[in-house]
Amino acid sequence: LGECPSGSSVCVVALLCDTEKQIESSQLSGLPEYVKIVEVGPRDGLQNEKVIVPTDIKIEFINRLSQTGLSVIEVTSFVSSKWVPQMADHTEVMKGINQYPGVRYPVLTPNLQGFHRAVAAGATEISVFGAASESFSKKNINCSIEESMGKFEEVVKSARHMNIPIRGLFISIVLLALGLSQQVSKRLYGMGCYEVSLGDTIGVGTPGSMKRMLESVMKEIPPGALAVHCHDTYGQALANILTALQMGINVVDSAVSGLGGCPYAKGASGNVATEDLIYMLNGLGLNTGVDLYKVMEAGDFICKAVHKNTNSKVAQASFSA
Ligand SMILES: CC(C)(COP(=O)([O-])OP(=O)([O-])OC[C@H]1O[C@@H](n2cnc3c(N)ncnc32)[C@H](O)[C@@H]1OP(=O)([O-])[O-])[C@@H](O)C(=O)NCCC(=O)NCCSC(=O)C[C@@](C)(O)CC(=O)[O-]
Repeated sequence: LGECPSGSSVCVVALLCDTEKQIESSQLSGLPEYVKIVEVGPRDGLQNEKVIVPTDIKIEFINRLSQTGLSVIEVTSFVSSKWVPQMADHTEVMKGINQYPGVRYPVLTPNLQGFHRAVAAGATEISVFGAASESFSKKNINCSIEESMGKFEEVVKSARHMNIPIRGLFISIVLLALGLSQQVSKRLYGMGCYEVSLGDTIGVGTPGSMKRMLESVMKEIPPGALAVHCHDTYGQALANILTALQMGINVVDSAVSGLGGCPYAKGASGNVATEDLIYMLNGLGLNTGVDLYKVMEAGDFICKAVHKNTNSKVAQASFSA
């Protein structure tokens, strides 16, 4: 609780953060100079919205994001429309966006059917997504972990044959199942995913559990091939990301306005907001190449379109200043 009645401190804080970035970064050790942000708002962000977002709004949203300096934008998922109706327009979205030079547009493909549809729609990068819990795997993609690995192997084989890069998304329900997390991530990396994004899907992790999971996974996968994907259910996402950065990871997934959640993970709230992530990274003097204000504008656009308030603290503070 608590609020400054004058409200004027917001811009001052923003300015201080900018000018003192070098000082702050020198106070924390082990941080990378550059952090790549993978924007997952159009896919992870919108898949959980109750009202179906019109296709033209999605396309406009992605086109706006493409002009912010982001280099990777997860566009949609080629999954069953019966399971995730919000992504039923995957082909129209993929075909409708402007693909800007220097920006990559991965899409989720759980099986060969999804992969072939994605390629036909013009996708040039794909992601497979594996879970570290048998019950969640069944709920999410209707098969066991072992069966899912078989399907991913088929997808990866076809993708590699066509020189299509594959990202592996790892869905964790708690950051505590260390053995399974290590095994599933290792298999995704081993089958040819160039990067494995480690998800704290329901956002229960803390810097302590994040550190333990990363120590375990890094026994099998180098930090340069890992990313983190933190939901903010318990308000720990930025702290968890900072922990990961200090352990040598420099790729972070986030969603503009803190949109998101997995339809099959009960209680999961939104992702860490891209605006809040950029604000922290700017304050640390780390380069992202992304324009915070343009991202806030894209966030404002999609929040108005889906009639909801932003979850980004930075956008809330900036727009109310
Ligand atoms: C995987 C399936 C398709 C299996 O679903 P299934 O029912 O087991 O599939 P099936 O092979 O038995 O086929 C049944 C029907 O689905 C169709 N079908 C089969 N495959 C496809 C496809 N690729 N695209 C479109 N349609 C498909 C197929 O054609 C058939 O159609 P019908 O004959 O009944 O008309 C289903 O379970 C599904 O779509 N699940 C949705 C999973 C999903 O999108 N989850 C959310 C993303 S994961 C996430 O958000 C977490 C993450 C990654 O962000 C990490 C984090 O947050 O931490």
